[in-house]
Amino acid sequence: MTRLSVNINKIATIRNARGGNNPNLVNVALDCERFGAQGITVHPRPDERHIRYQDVLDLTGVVTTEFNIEGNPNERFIELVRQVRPAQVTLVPDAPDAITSNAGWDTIRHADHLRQLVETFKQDGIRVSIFVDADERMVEGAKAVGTDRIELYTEPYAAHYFENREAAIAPFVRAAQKAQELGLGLNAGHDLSLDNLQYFAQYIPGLLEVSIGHALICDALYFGLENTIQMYRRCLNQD
Ligand SMILES: CC(=O)[C@@H](O)[C@H](O)COP(=O)(O)O
Ligand SMILES: NCC(=O)COP(=O)(O)O
Repeated sequence: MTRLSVNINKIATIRNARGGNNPNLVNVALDCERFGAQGITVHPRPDERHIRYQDVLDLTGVVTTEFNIEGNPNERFIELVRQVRPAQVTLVPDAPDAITSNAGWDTIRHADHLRQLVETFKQDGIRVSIFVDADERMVEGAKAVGTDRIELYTEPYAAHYFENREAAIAPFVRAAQKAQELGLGLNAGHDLSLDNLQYFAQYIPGLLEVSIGHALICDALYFGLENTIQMYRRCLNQD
């Protein structure tokens, strides 16, 4: 069964807009879990535009489902993750000024760096996931550096879903099959939504977790957070 990890970055965006503490991020994370989220994902970016490093510390020991911290592994990020020791860390190659994540790692070019990071986090007992494009060579490169899982960057799937969903999902099926062949755990995320999630979950083999934030929080403006989380859960459990 594919688990739903709710990314609460955009809750922090709303909170930061007024400089106060409304909505209270910790309370929303706990409510998301109560409403059916099977994980909480945060992505503290260097400019702290939404999730602040302090938020990550505040959520530690409070989140009772899987805590997944995503980000570019600069020194500050590494130190935070080693201090918090979440269930999972997802390594993302974002430039500091990127408006959002826009590519996976080149796991061949950055093999030495990634191998060192994987070793460090696994020594701390943290599961490691590496954010990659749906490219079998990058999946093989991720395996070579010793990661536990990969997370497929699904923006290209979402962008082409309405145009031709069979064609859009094809590279992701191949990448998922490669991950299975190599014994890698499989996560996915970015721009997954109520429109495209069910089809993705239906055809991607071995999908362990999806992390979803932007579309889910937008949907919650219309359907309510509890109802929305249930709607996303239903997209995942169609068997
Ligand atoms: C790695 C990934 O796809 C998500 O963490 C996404 O980058 C969300 O980041 P923003 O909420 O800053 O767009
Ligand atoms: N790893 C993907 C994630 O956490 C959320 O991405 P999005 O749903 O906000 O695009």
